[in-house]
Amino acid sequence: MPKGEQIVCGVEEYFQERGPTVTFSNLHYCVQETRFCRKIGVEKYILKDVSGIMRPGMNAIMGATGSGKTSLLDLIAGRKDPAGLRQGNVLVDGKTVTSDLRLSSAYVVQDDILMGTLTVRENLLFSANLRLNPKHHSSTDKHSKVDAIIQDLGLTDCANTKPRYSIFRQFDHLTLMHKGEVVYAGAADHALEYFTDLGYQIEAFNNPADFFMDVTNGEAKSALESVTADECKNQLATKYRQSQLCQKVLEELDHVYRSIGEGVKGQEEAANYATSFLYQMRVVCGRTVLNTLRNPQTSYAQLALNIFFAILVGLIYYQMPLTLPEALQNRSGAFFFLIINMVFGNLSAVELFINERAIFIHENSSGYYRTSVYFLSKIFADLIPNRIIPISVFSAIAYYMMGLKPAFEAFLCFALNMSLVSLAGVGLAFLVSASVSSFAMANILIALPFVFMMVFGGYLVNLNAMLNWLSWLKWISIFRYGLNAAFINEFQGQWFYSNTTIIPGEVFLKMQDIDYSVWGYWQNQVALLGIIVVCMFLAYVQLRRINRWK
Ligand SMILES: Nc1ncnc2c1ncn2[C@@H]1O[C@H](COP(=O)(O)OP(=O)(O)OP(=O)(O)O)[C@@H](O)[C@H]1O
Repeated sequence: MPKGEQIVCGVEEYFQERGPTVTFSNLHYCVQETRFCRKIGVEKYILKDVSGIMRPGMNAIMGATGSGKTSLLDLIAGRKDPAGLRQGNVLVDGKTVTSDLRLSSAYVVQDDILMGTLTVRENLLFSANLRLNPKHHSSTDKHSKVDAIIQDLGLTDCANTKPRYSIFRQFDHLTLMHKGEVVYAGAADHALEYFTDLGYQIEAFNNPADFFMDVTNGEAKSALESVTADECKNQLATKYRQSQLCQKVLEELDHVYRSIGEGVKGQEEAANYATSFLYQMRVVCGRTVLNTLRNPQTSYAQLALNIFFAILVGLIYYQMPLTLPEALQNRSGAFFFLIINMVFGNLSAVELFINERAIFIHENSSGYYRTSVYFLSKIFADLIPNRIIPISVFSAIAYYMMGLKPAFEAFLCFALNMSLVSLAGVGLAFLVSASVSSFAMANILIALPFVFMMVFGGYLVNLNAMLNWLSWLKWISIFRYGLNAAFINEFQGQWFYSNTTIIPGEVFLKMQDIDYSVWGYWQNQVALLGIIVVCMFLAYVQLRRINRWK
């Protein structure tokens, strides 16, 4: 991590040369219970008066589960909602954390939030490409940095091994936590002496790391106290605060804060990115394409599904005659089937933003890329292989097998209509996908509007005869616009025969109250386009609104 250019006089000498020093002082962080998406109930302090100094080297934080380790790290890394911070602040080398610093540092969380289809090298290179400014770092430079990191970490062999004593010995500094409070912070090799002075005795052959956990868990009792082990453990934070160790840390912090004055208390600057929009687009789209190529099942399944349904509908309605009454009945049935297939066949789009939600939140809040870049790359990577190509294949097979109007323009209009219907369904699915975090919720939310739209599509219910207060639903029905356009495209300009008469297709359109003028046709396509644009825009807004705080 580079040192800042303007280190305030007096603080400069304080911080060591070989890396940054993190100081945090008087941190009080609280959360509120959330029920039914509303924050209610009393505030619960999960960090209480936490202060410390972490210098370059191996700094370890230990404590029982729920003691506040992750919360402290999240707060230092700027991942916790600032609204919960009641008091205190975090400085790196005596300065507030800026986006520059965020870009040149890394926070590796306990959950696995890497792209599974990419190798370790590719994941690291992706991060390097977006977080290192290409003006200052050449491609070779980035590759050698990635090689160096892989070499340095070399963690593959010990990924599944337990916190051993040999690991503990590598710690320079140890922070022990209990119920959101610090119970020890100081040199790791001094910790044993500290707790022995408090009257705790380590058993023979016991590992110090396990011993410290026993102390904080209340499984070890101090020989100096006449109280229970549980009471001993609850007094640990008070004892630490009264210790010389803590007084020394507070004095050092006081020195740092007095040296830098009030100026540093300014809050975070707006997020900055190391790379331009277009550069980010190139890198993120590149990864998305690679991911699609390495995980092509969804695209293959979507194509296979479309070919299967195209052949099925083609066989059911094979070469429909122009003779009545079957000409009318079969065409109505076929179009209804087609539109349903176009809308429901794209339900898989709801997984788009749910699948990678954790990766997106992590990368976006680390300053890798803009939300718009991620949104556009996902949209293109999904729309082209999973929607546009399968729909074009579907339209060509179904149209010619069914023997619809032979004019080529009519086929093009049909294919356009099918694509718009499908994309409108996909747009709604994207909106739901960007709004919720679970598939179960997404399935419920997407099924409801689809069913309503189908009912108010004009085929299952006569729209003129239904209740007035429900009739507005027809204006947002993807089914109605799609069906109307399909009917106009097929019936206009065609003649249908019965035993005795020849009837122009326009008569049927009039009977169904469908406006078959030029605008009458195109208004359906414009409305579908409108639904697509509105849904996509709202999906983007929802993506921006995702809560990035932990
Ligand atoms: N956003 C939040 N909302 C409500 N409670 C929270 C939130 N974040 C943390 N907590 C609570 O704060 C306490 C400390 O949690 P934290 O995850 O920091 O502990 P931890 O020591 O890292 O635990 P573990 O070892 O299991 O990861 C827990 O009781 C946890 O439930």
